[in-house]
Amino acid sequence: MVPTNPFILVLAVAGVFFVLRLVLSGTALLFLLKKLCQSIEDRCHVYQFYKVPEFNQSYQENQLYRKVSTYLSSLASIEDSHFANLFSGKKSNEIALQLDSNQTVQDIFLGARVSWRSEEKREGNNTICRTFVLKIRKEDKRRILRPYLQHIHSVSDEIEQRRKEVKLYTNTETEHRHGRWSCVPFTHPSTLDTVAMDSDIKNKVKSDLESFLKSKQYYHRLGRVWKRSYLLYGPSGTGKSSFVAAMAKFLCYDVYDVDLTKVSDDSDLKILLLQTTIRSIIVIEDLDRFLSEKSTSVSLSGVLNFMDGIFSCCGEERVMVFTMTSKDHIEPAVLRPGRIDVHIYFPLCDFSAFKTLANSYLGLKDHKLFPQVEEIFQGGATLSPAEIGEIMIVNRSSPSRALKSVITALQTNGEGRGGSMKVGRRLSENASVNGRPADESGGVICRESVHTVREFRKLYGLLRIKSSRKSGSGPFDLGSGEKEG
Ligand SMILES: Nc1ncnc2c1ncn2[C@@H]1O[C@H](COP(=O)(O)OP(=O)(O)OP(=O)(O)O)[C@@H](O)[C@H]1O
Ligand SMILES: [Mg+2]
Repeated sequence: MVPTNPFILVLAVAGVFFVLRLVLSGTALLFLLKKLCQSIEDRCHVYQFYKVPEFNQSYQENQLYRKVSTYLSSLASIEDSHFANLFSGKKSNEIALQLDSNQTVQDIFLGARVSWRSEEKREGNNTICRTFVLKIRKEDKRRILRPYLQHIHSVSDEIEQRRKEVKLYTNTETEHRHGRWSCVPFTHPSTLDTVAMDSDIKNKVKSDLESFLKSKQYYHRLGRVWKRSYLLYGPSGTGKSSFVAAMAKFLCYDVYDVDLTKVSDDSDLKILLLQTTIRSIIVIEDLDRFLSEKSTSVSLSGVLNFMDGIFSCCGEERVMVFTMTSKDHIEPAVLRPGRIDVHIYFPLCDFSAFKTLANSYLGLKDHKLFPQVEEIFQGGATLSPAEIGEIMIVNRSSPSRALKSVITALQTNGEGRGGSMKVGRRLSENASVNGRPADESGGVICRESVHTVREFRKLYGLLRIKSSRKSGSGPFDLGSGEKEG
């Protein structure tokens, strides 16, 4: 009930303001109290100061300054400083916070409180010299200084690695400014989330990649080169190339897509590999197809040397990925542990992969036709995710029509299949060409609407191969229990 008497109304409003003021001043009061306690505590300790100037005497950039700046920008406490500058990062939604001059930011490391202050000084020749000053208690210095600086190094390296733009390198016959590699920004849209695959397998691969990233000391202690190799195998159109792209995104590693048909001989392959950089994924797609051809420019031993010996001379922190449609006719020597550490099988679609695709392509989590689709899958019919994806893309305006087309395709298709012709594309075919991203489907480009798999096959000339059940084998074999197509 609002009082009608104006006098009481004014009194009530004044009362509300007074209480508000009290609460706010209480917050301000609390803040001032906290600052006071901190400054009293500071007076009870002896401090040491370390300066990190932006440039050294010969005006070269001090790397540590950049790392400290990256590290401080990542601290949550930087948001508490009175003044911080906001910068937009490389990526559109990225905002970076940077300390303003003469501002301080607190940090805690191994239980010790340290603070950084940013200072700016105008030099004689009018250049501004920026410096970070680290304030650390004398009693903590011996215990934390070195590990703290190492911590700053590793955190800022991780941030910079995540920020960097992933590039795709493809090998050419002629020399380029990157030697025999030409590169484009890597804009393949796949991520680990967009590739429909068994979630346990995906999580196992994710944790395998994460532990690889953190295991430099471990590999060195074993006297092993810090590298990891993966074999992605399965029928055409099951997501192998998409998964390689997703791995590169996850690791923020550049991708070197080796086209063996453009390699003149074994030593040429070695030169190519020597020109790759650390923190990269080196991919050889369709290795089975290459090894099955008798007359190849690169010998089997050249490939084997590439798979293991080469790393000792071209550095480490690399991931090797090979893709194959099937590993049935591959020499065991090629697949032995140490050459291939992890085998990942990419099966044709089952009902759960179908639901993942229906969700990503059609935004469907459930539908009245799902039980019918599940029944058909249980009857043994299947298609590759590429084919199902294509049918869904061309019918995306009507989810029911899309599902009916998938059902028709599965019924028409009947027993299992394995595409003989490539449905998918090489990574480099998916990348942006002259900066223009390839079509978002990445696989096959379909302009006309395709309603049944028969038209689809006619359109792409896909031949049907009966899927044969093969159990996978390998040291760390993911998903090999599946029907191999
Ligand atoms: N498991 C999957 N999840 C999501 N999309 C997929 C999957 N498999 C294939 N696709 C889609 O099908 C297209 C072709 O996939 P991709 O090129 O990765 O197949 P591939 O296994 O490399 O085929 P190929 O063996 O013929 O090279 C891609 O555009 C991708 O979007
Ligand atoms: Mg492929």
